[in-house]
Amino acid sequence: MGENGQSAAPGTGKRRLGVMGGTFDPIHHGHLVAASEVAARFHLDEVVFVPAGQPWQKSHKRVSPAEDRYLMTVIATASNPQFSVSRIDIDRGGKTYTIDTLRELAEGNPDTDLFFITGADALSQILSWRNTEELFSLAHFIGVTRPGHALADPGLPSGGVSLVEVPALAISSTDCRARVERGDPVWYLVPDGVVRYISKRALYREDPRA
Ligand SMILES: Nc1ncnc2c1ncn2[C@@H]1O[C@H](COP(=O)(O)OP(=O)(O)OP(=O)(O)O)[C@@H](O)[C@H]1O
Ligand SMILES: O=C(O)c1ccc[n+]([C@@H]2O[C@H](COP(=O)([O-])O)[C@@H](O)[C@H]2O)c1
Repeated sequence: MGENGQSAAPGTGKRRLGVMGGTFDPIHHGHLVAASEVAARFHLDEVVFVPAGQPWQKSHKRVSPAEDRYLMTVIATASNPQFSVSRIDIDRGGKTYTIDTLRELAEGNPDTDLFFITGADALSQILSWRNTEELFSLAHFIGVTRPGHALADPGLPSGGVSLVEVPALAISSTDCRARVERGDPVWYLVPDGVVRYISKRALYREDPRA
């Protein structure tokens, strides 16, 4: 692996699996573009999206049911043969720690290099995550640019992180939820099927009957 974490010769050696963890409440095009760009740049064979079960650092916020977030992630990724979705963080139960995600993925995927994809905001918090020492030994971390956030190595072990510029999409799940609540459109911020799912399930409405 080169100093960027990119392989010198794609198609040789171990399988390369990208891991895109998130709350995905809802999944939006910022997530999808980041995963697609990293997949291309790092010659990944696949990117697995892993919706968090209980995002413990968001416990002060209202988070939609895991099944809704999981189904929106499936809908959003279904058309891309390189993308898949894993239920592991949801089915494990309890608070979600990436150390558990990566241990489980490493165990279930022998002969595979793992690449964990995070936005600049999440990367800046990474030293507050559980068990960081082992975390960085299980995967190569890829921090991607995100409008409004500075992208920097927060102090990972040498060679543990690559910083990558991706097309800038100033989209956040927080803004998508606020838009739905106000009655503003989320078309083209999230995939069409996700717009329809939000409407069908009356997600993000103050009063679901309104
Ligand atoms: N527009 C974006 N561009 C690049 N990366 C992003 C973008 N939006 C989210 N990410 C990254 O995707 C991962 C999952 O994000 P998450 O599901 O928390 O979405 P979010 O938009 O940050 O949600 P919220 O607004 O509710 O905090 C995180 O690593 C985050 O930094
Ligand atoms: O492992 C941890 O302690 C930890 C703390 C906060 C966030 N994470 C993971 O980081 C990813 C993005 O989280 P979030 O909260 O920004 O959606 C998601 O996969 C989370 O499970 C992980």
